Amino acid sequence: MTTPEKGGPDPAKAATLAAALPWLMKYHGKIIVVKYGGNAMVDDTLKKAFAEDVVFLRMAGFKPVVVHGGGPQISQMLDRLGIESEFRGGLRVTTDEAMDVVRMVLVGQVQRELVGLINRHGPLAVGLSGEDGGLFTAARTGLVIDGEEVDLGLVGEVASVRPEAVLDVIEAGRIPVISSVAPDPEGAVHNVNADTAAAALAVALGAEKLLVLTDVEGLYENWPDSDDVIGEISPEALRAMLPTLASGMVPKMTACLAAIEGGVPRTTVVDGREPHAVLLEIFTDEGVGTQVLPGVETKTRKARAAQ
Ligand SMILES: Nc1ncnc2c1ncn2[C@@H]1O[C@H](COP(=O)(O)OP(=O)(O)O)[C@@H](O)[C@H]1O
Ligand SMILES: CC(=O)N[C@@H](CCC(=O)OP(=O)(O)O)C(=O)O
Repeated sequence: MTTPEKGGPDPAKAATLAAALPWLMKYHGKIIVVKYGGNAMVDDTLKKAFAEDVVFLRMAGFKPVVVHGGGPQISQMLDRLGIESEFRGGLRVTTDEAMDVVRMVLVGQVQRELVGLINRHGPLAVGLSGEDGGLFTAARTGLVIDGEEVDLGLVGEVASVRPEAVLDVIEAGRIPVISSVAPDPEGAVHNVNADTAAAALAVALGAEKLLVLTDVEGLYENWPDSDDVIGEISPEALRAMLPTLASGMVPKMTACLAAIEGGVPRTTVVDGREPHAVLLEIFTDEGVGTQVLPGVETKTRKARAAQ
């Protein structure tokens, strides 16, 4: 009998491929929105693996849509220009001057790079922003912290989505790559958190899944203690937990909740520092990251392992 060591067929590889069949059937022809976060996209090897995963999904017959962040890249450019970055409730206070930089970095730099990485595999990716084809309309975010209204400047929520431009790209067999800047009804361009934009788009597209890549294992139960990560949580339990969350996790988990409440059946936050995190999440049965799922009891990874 031939063995893998001798260069013959490898039964383990065949088993891995065969195990993917239920997922191939489940997501065939379905839209999967993948949010690629700025902190998980600072490493070249990870970026290449991410592009491969997205192309893999497309070639497997799924309809991937990428919404990208770029917080660290924006901060770096603002820093170079001597403009200070300030965050409140996980959102960047965005002056008119900073908005020009946000738009330039997201659309002109981060989006272009992702489009280029995907298109190394074929003419697949098409970049869009919330400004293209009237995709998003922004409404200025009104943030209240400790009972006080905070002025975030040109920061927006997604007030409405016209998904036609994205659907056109999908129908052409291509992969939309979307930047989260959007005009308000008067045309003033706003900075929209990319998690917020991804959730609004997933809802409008009727996506089967929202997958959010970040730079931690998932939602930690007792942050800043990173001892145990929540494996699954219901929308109700997540809503109760929101006031205890800090920094970037506030918009992220608020977005996951909005996606689920808007009818997206599955929303998962996964560790984008893991190469091929997208494939691992989609083609495995249990336990990468934090899943928000209606009807589940909150379980941390350790509690699940102890069962
Ligand atoms: N409960 C929590 N679990 C995990 N991370 C948390 C939690 N609370 C706050 N954080 C912080 O949120 C960060 C993720 O948000 P952010 O930096 O905006 O990610 P991204 O760039 O992927 O959008 C983590 O790196 C961590 O510092
Ligand atoms: C309003 C707001 O905070 N916008 C974000 C937009 C980019 C983003 O969301 O990037 P990540 O996904 O990498 O965090 C920002 O300016 O950083």
